[in-house]
Parts: sequence; C-alpha cells; structure tokens
Amino acid sequence: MELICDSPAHKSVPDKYVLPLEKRPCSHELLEDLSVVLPVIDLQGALGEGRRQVVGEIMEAGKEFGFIQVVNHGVAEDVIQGFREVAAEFFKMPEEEKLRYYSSDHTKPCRVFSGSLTSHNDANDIRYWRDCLKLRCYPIDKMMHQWPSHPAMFRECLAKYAVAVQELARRFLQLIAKGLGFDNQDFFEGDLSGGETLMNVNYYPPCPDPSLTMGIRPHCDRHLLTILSQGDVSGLQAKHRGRWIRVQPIHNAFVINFGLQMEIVTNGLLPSVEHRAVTNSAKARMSVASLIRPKIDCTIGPTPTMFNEETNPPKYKDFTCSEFTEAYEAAAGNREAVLDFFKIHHTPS
Ligand SMILES: O=C(O)CCC(=O)C(=O)O
Ligand SMILES: [Fe+2]
Repeated sequence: MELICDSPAHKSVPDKYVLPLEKRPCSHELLEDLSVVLPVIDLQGALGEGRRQVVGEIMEAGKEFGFIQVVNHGVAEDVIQGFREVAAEFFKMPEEEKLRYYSSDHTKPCRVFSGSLTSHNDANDIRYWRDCLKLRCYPIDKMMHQWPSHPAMFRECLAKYAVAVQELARRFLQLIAKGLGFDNQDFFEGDLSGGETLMNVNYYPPCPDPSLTMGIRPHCDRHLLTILSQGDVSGLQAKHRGRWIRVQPIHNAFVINFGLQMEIVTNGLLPSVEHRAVTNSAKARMSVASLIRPKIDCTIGPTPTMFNEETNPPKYKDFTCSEFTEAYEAAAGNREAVLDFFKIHHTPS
C-alpha cells in the first residue's frame, strides 16, 4: 500500500492512471490565450467607501464565472505560508506515518486517501493522480485533537489558518448578502454556513505525462462556498462557456467559488461551476480547499427574495442538507443529475 508521493519517481505513467481518451485533459478545448481571465478582486476596498464597488465587482464576476480570485483578503501571509509549509511537510513524512490515517471511511474526521489506493475492481477503474489529506477543520476546539500530531507544528499552524479562512468566509458572505440585496448582511451566518468546515489538502506529485492523467476529475463543489489556496504551481482549470480556462496562480491569493448549495439558495444566480486540476511534470503541486457548509439538519432552498412566482419562479424545492448529501452520492457528483433531484418542473400555463 503506498501513496503516489511515496512511490519511486515514475519514468512513465503507470497504466492504471492512463485515462480513457475522452477523459484526458485535452479532450475539451482549453483556452490557451489569456482572452478570458478570471477577475482578481482587491478586498481591501470593501473595508471602506469602496465597499459598494467591490460588491459590484464580486457579483459581476460571480455570475459570469462562479469563480473569483481575491487579494488583500485579510489572511496574513505567514498564516497561509505557515500552514502550506507544514502541510507539504506532512506529505514528506515517512510513509507509515501518513498511512496511519489512511481510510476509505468518509465519516472519519481526518483521513488520508489516494488515487493509488482507490479500487473499484471493474472496467471503470479510473484513478486520479492525487494524494489527499481530508480534515474537519472548524470549529477548531472540537476538531483539533483529531488532526495529525506530526509534523510538530501541524495543529498550531492549521488552527491559525482555519480561523483566518473562516473569518474571510464570513466577510465574503456578508459582501454576497449585500450584492444579493438582502437586508440582513449576516444572512448566511448560522444555519447556512455554520456546519463543520471540511478541508482537502490535495497533493499532486509530479507526473511524467500530464496529457494522460488528471489530478482531480471535473466536478462542482457541493457545499456553500469553497476558499482555495492553490499555491504557486498552476493546475486549476474552470469551465467557462463550454471551454476550460486556467486559473492563474497568484502568490497568497485565494480562489473563491460557489458550491451547488449557493446556486440553489440564489435560485441559480450564483452558479457552481465545474472545475478540475491537471497534473504537472516538473513540480509537485499542493492546493488547500476549505469547504464552508450548511448545518446538517438545515433546510435549503431558493431564498424567497430570489424568486418571483410570475416572472422568475423557484427552480428548486426545499430540502435538508442530509437529503442533499444522499442525492449527491446517488448522482456520483454529476452536476445536472444532482440538481435534477430538487428541480421544480414548471408546466407552462
Ligand atoms: O487542486 C485544485 O486546485 C482544486 C481542488 C478542488 O477542486 C477541491 O478540492 O475540491
Ligand atoms: Fe473542487
């Protein structure tokens, strides 16, 4: 049993990671030029008189791309780099230290898994070039004792990072609430964003031939909001008008994207957009995704101010967060199939 990062350097891609032609990175058009660039928004202005303008920029970019990069976001550089360093050290530890956390049980609060260890034993045995440490990371007092105790600074650095990212999420959701015209700027606080925050620490070792593999399959995040530190190595691509665009790495920036539940809450206004991560032959890449989630027993559905029975009827019915999880699993994460579970089919009158 070994993770991809622990296997001897590969000279070629082992057969089990070679994707069927239609699933390879080049199978859909990648926009090579920079004619479409994901907007980079400076959050500094949101603290003062520029707030209205920043809100406008976020809404415009959010509706168009479902993805935004933010800089001057208030999370200190040493907090980001501190956690990134200790997380990278985690993947460099001896194999047995990491494999202590290996589990295929999704309910575990802290687990390691890998494309190398997934096995479906059937013709669809598709493997991705990724090792992952998945954690429940917020609220920290409840979660901290379950995090890896090594490297020695892991818990301390993660605690600082998790608190700072949660605060960024809170501030960002206030801007979204304003952009949606809600009276209550804390609209998302409590039920809608108060579930346990999950974190994917994705580690993509160098891959000898990135054209044959994928680090993470095309997917939409399912929760409310994702706050991603993608680091300095490129790899993230987002779907835009049927084509893939590269999300350019910006040092210390965060990429923020909407989950399917945000799309539903806003009755389709803020879309959850498909994205994927390709591999890289020269460098290992590590991304850290914090997934802001509703409380498990919370009811989700289009917010009444987001629809109008006559001109813009609700697209989805209400459901609980746990019903959503069941539907997501039944639909194997397929965007349209998940949304279909909750779609209201209006008949023309
Ligand atoms: O590695 C990346 O940039 C993307 C990670 C991602 O999409 C996820 O963890 O959900
Ligand atoms: Fe994702």
